[in-house]
Amino acid sequence: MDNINKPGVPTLFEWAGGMETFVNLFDKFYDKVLDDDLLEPVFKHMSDQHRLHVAHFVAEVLGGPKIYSEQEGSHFIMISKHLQKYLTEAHRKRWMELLLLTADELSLPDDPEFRSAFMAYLEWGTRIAVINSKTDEVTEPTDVPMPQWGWGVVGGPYIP
Ligand code: HEM
Repeated sequence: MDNINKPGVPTLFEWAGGMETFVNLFDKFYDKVLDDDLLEPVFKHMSDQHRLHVAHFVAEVLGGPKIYSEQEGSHFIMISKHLQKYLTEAHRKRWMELLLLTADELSLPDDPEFRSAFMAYLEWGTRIAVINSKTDEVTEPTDVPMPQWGWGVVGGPYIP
């Protein structure tokens, strides 16, 4: 985390609005997922805690508190949840489309810097999920660290 987040610069988590934003985002997002013909069959067996776990996972990656990795799972467990789900590019694209639609509906920050960093993580994470879904074992060690995402090439928050 420290090698990604610079002192005095808000994390992506903070810039987005903190935990309430992520809990709300994934709550509304999974409502849409369950209403979607393509994604509903993929997610119909998810637990009631699924949306909260994903919110905590993404929040932690973006610089938020370590709730997912310390209380709910680990990166290894997250990867293992995707094994043998045989996700397609069509599933991934719809997942992205619905998540970005929800982000707009909830008025997440839409400045170029935030959205570029947020999109970069989502593109990476969803593509990794699709790759992992086509295998039946996790090749990473059980203590593989959580991914960490910062502002990246754009280098900092939007300053008007
Ligand atoms: C950044 C991208 C993603 C992240 C951070 C993520 C995160 C997670 C996490 C944390 C879990 C475990 C939830 C729990 O503990 O209940 C999970 C499970 C799962 N994810 Fe993802 N995921 C991502 C992308 C995707 C995509 C693109 C799909 C499919 C279109 C997908 C399908 C699933 C499925 C099917 C499960 C298991 C659901 C069940 O328990 O029945 N994920 N994901």
